[in-house]
Amino acid sequence: MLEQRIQQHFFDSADLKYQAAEALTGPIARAVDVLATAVSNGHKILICGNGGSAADSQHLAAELVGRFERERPELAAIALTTDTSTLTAVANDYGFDHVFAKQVRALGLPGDVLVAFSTSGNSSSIVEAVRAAQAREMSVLALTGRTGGRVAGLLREADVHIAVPNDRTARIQEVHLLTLHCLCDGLDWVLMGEPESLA
Ligand SMILES: O=C(CO)[C@@H](O)[C@H](O)[C@H](O)[C@H](O)COP(=O)(O)O
Ligand SMILES: [Zn+2]
Repeated sequence: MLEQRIQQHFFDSADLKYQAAEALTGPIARAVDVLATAVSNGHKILICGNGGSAADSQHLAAELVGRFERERPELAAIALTTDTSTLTAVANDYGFDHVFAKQVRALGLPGDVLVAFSTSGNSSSIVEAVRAAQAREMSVLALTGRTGGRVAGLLREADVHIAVPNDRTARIQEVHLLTLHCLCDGLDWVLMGEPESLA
């Protein structure tokens, strides 16, 4: 029955969020620390992902450049998913695997952060972006699912892996959305302190 399927989505999503709270609190707190250190030292945040994760990349950039829930100074964040001229030129001339990596090499500087969303961890465009960021001496925050796939194998000590413990792309993306809001809230808290209404 359709109604049952719909309810099951809500229950499965809610169950996973409870499980993920346990597994992801530590890595998300580390990711906030990496982001706060970078922006406090004048560095910027580059963000990439494919499909639904491209939307997540833009969502995060919007809340860092604009605002999340509180007023604060603008933070330097760029989604690498939005410039169709660059994306089509690079995909056409070099292949889709390079669409983010070339932008990372063009814009990334040591101390900047790459936030990479990939539910499988196996998308070549994301793997190449992570390699490019590491070659630029940037930190990498990888938001994946499952085991983290090929991306997990590339991460170093200073990088952060937020791996949602589930196999289903949609469920993983739902936790990625919650995670990006935790990152925004955590950054606001670290940079600005307790909100007045809660102080
Ligand atoms: O949003 C969805 C599925 O919910 C799709 O658009 C999905 O993002 C695309 O299939 C992506 O290409 C998947 O890539 P990845 O997460 O494995 O890196
Ligand atoms: Zn989707």
